[in-house]
Amino acid sequence: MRAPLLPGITGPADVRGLSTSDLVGLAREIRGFLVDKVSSVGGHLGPNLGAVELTIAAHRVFDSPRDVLLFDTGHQAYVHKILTGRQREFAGLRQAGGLSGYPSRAESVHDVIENSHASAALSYADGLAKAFALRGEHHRRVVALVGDGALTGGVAYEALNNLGAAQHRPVIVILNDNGRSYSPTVGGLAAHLRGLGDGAHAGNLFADLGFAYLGPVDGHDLAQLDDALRQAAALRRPVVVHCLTRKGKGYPPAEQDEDDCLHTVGVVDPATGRPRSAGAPTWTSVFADEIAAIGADRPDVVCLTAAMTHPTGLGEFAARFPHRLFDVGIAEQHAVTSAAGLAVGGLHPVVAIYATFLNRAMDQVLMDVALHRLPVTFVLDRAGVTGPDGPSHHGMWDASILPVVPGLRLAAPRDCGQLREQLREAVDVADGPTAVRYPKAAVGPDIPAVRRIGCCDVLREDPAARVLLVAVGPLAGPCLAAAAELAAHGVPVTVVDPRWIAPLDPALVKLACAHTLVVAVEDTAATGALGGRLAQALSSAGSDTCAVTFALPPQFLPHASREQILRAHGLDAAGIATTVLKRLTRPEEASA
Ligand SMILES: Cc1ncc(C[n+]2csc(CCOP(=O)(O)OP(=O)(O)O)c2C)c(N)n1
Ligand SMILES: CC(=O)[C@@H](O)[C@H](O)COP(=O)(O)O
Ligand SMILES: [Mg+2]
Repeated sequence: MRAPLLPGITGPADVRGLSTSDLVGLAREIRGFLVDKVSSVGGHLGPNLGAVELTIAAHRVFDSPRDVLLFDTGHQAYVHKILTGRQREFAGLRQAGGLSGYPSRAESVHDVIENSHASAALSYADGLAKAFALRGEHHRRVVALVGDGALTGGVAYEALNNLGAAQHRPVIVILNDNGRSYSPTVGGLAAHLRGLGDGAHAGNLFADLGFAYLGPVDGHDLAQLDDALRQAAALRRPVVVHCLTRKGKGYPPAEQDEDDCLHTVGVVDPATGRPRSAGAPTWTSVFADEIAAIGADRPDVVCLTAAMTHPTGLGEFAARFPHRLFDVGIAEQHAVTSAAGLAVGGLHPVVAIYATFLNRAMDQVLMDVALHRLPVTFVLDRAGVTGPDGPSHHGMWDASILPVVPGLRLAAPRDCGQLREQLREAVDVADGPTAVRYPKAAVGPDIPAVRRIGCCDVLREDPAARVLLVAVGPLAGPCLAAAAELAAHGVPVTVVDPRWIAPLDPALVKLACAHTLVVAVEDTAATGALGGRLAQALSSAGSDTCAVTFALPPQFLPHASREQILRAHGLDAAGIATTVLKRLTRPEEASA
């Protein structure tokens, strides 16, 4: 029985000295390591199992960090981390203070792209190749590992257009073609790749754009990969190495998972790949149920997804109304403007998308939808602090950006009962865009309203209160708990849920004027949040009420659990109560 090789791998050089048979053994050990570690802490399992040999071969042929290895999206960079000296840190994967789930420049000189938004690696490659050329660093090579899903994103084509024309600037594209994003990759590109994979195509998109094309290569055959990558390196021109891989390779629970090949897992039983505990209902599952019901009531409602049908909760809608669900690939910009087309055509499109990924399509929201006052509804899952996926996944920008879009109405439900209600209100709006945002969190109890004024729900009312807490979205619960704590300390507080957070509801401004201190508590970046807009409205109304935003700092927040991050920024009951007390210079100011 041969001694394990993995413990001896402390850097890429250790991989270069191994024989092919040793490498096969190393690949097997890495797969065992991935299943063991990721099943115990959660993370991206299927994608990394599929990228084992690709990553080993890339580190054998190229000399990182002299040569730059770029991982598009970065969710498949665990093997890269294992080979670059970080095996021991996987116990803390995606946890506070632990290893990031994506490349991280703070972790290693071998890491370059930290952004987990897909389809960007080729543009980085274009820029890096130009920089190396201008700096005379002709010995440095640029290698980009790109998935077939990432290649359905528009910015990738912008990069291909530039890279293919630069025959003197060699960039090596390792195309990791496993035929899937989460679900099977869609569109003409997928068909083209399959044709190339079967050798059935006369045409070749990459060759026509100016690339040398090598492939298809068995992406799990180390000898084939070694040979193809060395050929690619020797060509000294842009080249695509088309590698056919299997997502979840070597781990039957992933290989056989029909949903998404265990793309992302929580804590699971390594023997089966199944969750250790039954998941609690989530906001996504409530949306899934309600949008399917809306689909039955409203034949004009259609849904769009950017390669994330199930993660965004459109699975039931897709099953019931297959001709009204459009998966456009990882192509958010196209999704938004295609939705605009659907609206011009007389339908009411619902674009279900993670909040952070809508950032990519802001111009389309502004100019293709809002300028035309089109009835498109954006459903923003993973809004606010998400947690383990780190800074490029926190949905903390939409509530600061969308309020600047003329005519767009933005809702932030406090609980799932309100999610259902506000979603229906949104799809009933026919004269402009709407958006509904909610977190990656388990469902809590519905919070009853004392009364409704305008669009707002008063959740707790004290006639003596001079302090008004404006509880935005799911922070209503912590705000009510904080109000109870403050009342116990002799500070009466009224709590109101604005429900629709943009544009500002006049009833909220009027209620705020009746208080001396207004604190808006928000799960978003403070810049551009509701509190600031409310302060502006109060000032314009000549009110001397003090309105402040209590939200997240406009910073890139590292990964941790959602609860840990919210607590760290004082956005839990204790933190909110403390903030109010600090703002009250004199407690007697707190009551009339
Ligand atoms: C702009 C953007 N949209 C959506 C996602 C969510 N997402 C993460 S990985 C993934 C699928 C990537 O597919 P592919 O590039 O083929 O890589 P694979 O997982 O198959 O290795 C998606 C849609 C993202 N990271 N970025
Ligand atoms: C890499 C990527 O963008 C997705 O895989 C993301 O990690 C999924 O996030 P959730 O686990 O919140 O669905
Ligand atoms: Mg893929």
